[in-house]
Amino acid sequence: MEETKKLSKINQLTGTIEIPGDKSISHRAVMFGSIANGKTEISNFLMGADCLSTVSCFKKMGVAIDIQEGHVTVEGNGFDGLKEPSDILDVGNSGTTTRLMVGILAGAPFHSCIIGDESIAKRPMSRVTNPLRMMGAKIDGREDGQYTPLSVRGGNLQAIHYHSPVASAQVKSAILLAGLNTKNEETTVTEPHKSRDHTERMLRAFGVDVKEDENSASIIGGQSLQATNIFVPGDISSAAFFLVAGAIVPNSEILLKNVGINPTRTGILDVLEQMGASIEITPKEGHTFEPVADIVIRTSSLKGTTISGDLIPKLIDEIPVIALLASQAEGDTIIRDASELKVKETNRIDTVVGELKKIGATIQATDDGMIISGKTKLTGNAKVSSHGDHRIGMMLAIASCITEEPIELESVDAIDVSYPTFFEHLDSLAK
Ligand SMILES: O=C(O)C1=C[C@@H](OP(=O)(O)O)[C@@H](O)[C@H](O)C1
Ligand SMILES: C=C(OP(=O)(O)O)C(=O)O
Repeated sequence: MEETKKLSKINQLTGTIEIPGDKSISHRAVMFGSIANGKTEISNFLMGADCLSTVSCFKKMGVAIDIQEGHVTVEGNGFDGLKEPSDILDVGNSGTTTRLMVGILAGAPFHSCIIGDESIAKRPMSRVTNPLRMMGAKIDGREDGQYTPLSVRGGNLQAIHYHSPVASAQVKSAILLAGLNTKNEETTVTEPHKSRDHTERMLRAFGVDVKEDENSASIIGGQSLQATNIFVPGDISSAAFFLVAGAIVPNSEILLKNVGINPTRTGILDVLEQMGASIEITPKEGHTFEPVADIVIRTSSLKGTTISGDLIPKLIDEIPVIALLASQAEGDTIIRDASELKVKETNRIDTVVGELKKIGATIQATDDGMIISGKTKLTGNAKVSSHGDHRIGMMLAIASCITEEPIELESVDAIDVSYPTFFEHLDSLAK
C-alpha cells in the first residue's frame, strides 16, 4: 500500500543516532558469503528492502541464509554450490542486486531469469550485459538485453580489459565478479573516475587478490573465496539526510555514530566543508577493511559551491539532499557532470527539481545536473511525492523540517528500501 504522511516543521534537532548498516556493503557481504567456502557472519546488516531482495535471490539459488534482526549467517559452498533457481529471481527495486548478481550468474553453468519492479525495468542493463557478453556469457533481455526481464545462461568466460564509459561501481563489480570465473587470466576494468571500491576491499577480506590502480581494478580468474566475518559500518548515504538536517534546522546538534568514511564515498563531507558547515569527524580505531567515524553536525551558515568531475561518484546518491542543502546556502550551487542521476530509481534531476520547486526552492535543471540559488524560505503547503524513490522521499521529509507550512508526502513507504528506521530516528531527534 502506498502511504501518504503529513509532515510539519521541527524547531530543533538534538541527540545521537546510530546510522544503520551500509547498503552497498550489506549486499556484497551476502553475495560474497554465498559464493565463499564456509560460514560468513555479518553484523549490523541493513534490513532494508533492497538488501532483503539480495538475500531472497541467493536463497533461491540454494544458499542457506539465516537472518536475526541485523545479524546474518550465510553458509557458502563455494561458487559451485550455487544451484539453478527453479523460480524467477526478483530484485525488487535494487539496481545493485541486479547488476552485481548478473556478474555472478554470468559464470554460473545454469539458466536464471531476473525481474524487478517498474523502476528497475527502466534502468539500463546494457552497461553490464554488453561487457559480460564480450566475456562469453549468454544473456538476453528486453530490447536485446538492454532492460529487465533478463535471462542468463552462464558458463566458461574469457577475461577482458574493459574501459567503462561510466564511472559505476555496479559495472566494475559485475565484471570483476565474472572475472573470477575465467581460467587464470587477468580481467581489468578502467573507469573515467574512481567509483566506490567496496567490492575490491571486501574481496580481499574473503582472501582474493585484487589490484587497484588510480581508476582501474584487476583480478586473476580461478581464485576462490574463504568465508569471513563482516561488520557493516553505518551508511554515509543514510547519514547524509541527518547531516543536512543538522546543518539547516535551527539550534541543532546531532551526533551520528559509526558512519562509514571510505574515501570513495565521502563527497558529502567535502561538500559540507566547502559550504562552511560546522562539522566534526572523529575516526574510530579497530575497523578492518572499511574506515568508520563518529560525526557531529551543528546548525550552520552556508555558502553555495560547485560540485563536478571526480567528486560526483563520491556523492552520487546524496545529490537529492545536497540540492535541499544548497537551497539554504547563500548564492548559487552548481552541480555538473551528474547525468547518471537520470538513470537511478527515478530521473533524479527531474524529480529533485520538480518536487523542490513545489515547496518554493529556486532550482533549475540542466543537461547534466542542476543549479540551485539560495538562501530561500521553503513554503510547504503542498502535496509532494517520493515518486517511489527512497532518496527523494527522505530528502522531502528533511525539507519538511524547515517548511513554513506542513507538506503531504506521498509514497512515503519507498523509504524502506534503504532506511526502514528513518522516521524513528527523525522523531527521536526532534525537540
Ligand atoms: O555499487 C553500489 O553498491 C552502488 C553504486 C552506485 O551506482 P552506480 O554503480 O550505478 O554508479 C550507487 O548509486 C548505488 O546506490 C550503489
Ligand atoms: C541508486 C541507488 O541504488 P541501486 O542502484 O542499488 O538501486 C540508491 O540507493 O540511491
